[in-house]
Amino acid sequence: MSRSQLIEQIKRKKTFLCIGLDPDVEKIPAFLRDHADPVLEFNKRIIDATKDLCVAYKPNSAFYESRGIKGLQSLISTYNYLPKDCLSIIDAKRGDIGNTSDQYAQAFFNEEASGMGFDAITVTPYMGNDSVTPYLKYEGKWVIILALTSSAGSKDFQYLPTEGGHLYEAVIQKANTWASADRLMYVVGATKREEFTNIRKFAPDNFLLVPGVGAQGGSLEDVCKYGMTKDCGLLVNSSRGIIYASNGEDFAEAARAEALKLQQQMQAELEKAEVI
Ligand SMILES: O=c1ccn([C@@H]2O[C@H](COP(=O)(O)O)[C@@H](O)[C@H]2O)c(=O)[nH]1
Repeated sequence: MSRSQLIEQIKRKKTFLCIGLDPDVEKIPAFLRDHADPVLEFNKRIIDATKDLCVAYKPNSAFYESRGIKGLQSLISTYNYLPKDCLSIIDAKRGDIGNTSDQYAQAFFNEEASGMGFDAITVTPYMGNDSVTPYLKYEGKWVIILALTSSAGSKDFQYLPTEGGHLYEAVIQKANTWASADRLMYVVGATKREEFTNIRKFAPDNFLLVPGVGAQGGSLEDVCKYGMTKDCGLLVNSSRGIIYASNGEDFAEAARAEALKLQQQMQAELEKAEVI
């Protein structure tokens, strides 16, 4: 999905919600456990209940890889079930030397080879240019670079002082030389609200993937106040706050209700900023 198509979907659906598909088998409702693939069944019902309220889905690969071959099958089947009008993001946070990154890129972008052709992947910038460019060889695919994460541990490295700033700012400045805002997004945690104005100085046009609202306590209002652009420029993710809204038979309706609350707040923010 291109940048203009993404913006079109945001305006059409009046939302910039990304739903995180992080299915922990210990937490999914017990009544689904008789299905051949309970995780897939869980994801399908969440997707069916929310697809008009979001513009992106983000399976986190850890929740699938942890289950070995069965998890990989759930991930491929979930990928195949994702609606075509939503951006598909694999949250894999990969980063390695060039020839290894080539293999990761093939795993998540080359549908013919692996069964998965996600639109976007999260990548760690720590190993630099040659670890990121293999993903950019895939025309039309997005690379989402970890810039300032929502985690408390972001202080350990991301705020280290550099000449004239902090490491996370240097990451954005350097990565901007690798690709344009049509191909590059940055992860910025919703818990870092005081940094959004500053980040917009370095990344005025890039979409920001923003995890950390809901379960991690970040404020959607603040993210919009300091981070929204004329094209919206935000994909705000919620995972546990939506998918585990209930663990009963009504889990999909409860997920829809939580997603609807966020969509309505997002619509108000889009109107306030005159994006729509
Ligand atoms: O800085 C980051 C980067 C990625 N994540 C991921 O986003 C979701 C958040 O889940 P919630 O349940 O809404 O807290 C999850 O997949 C994380 O691995 C992040 O939280 N922070």
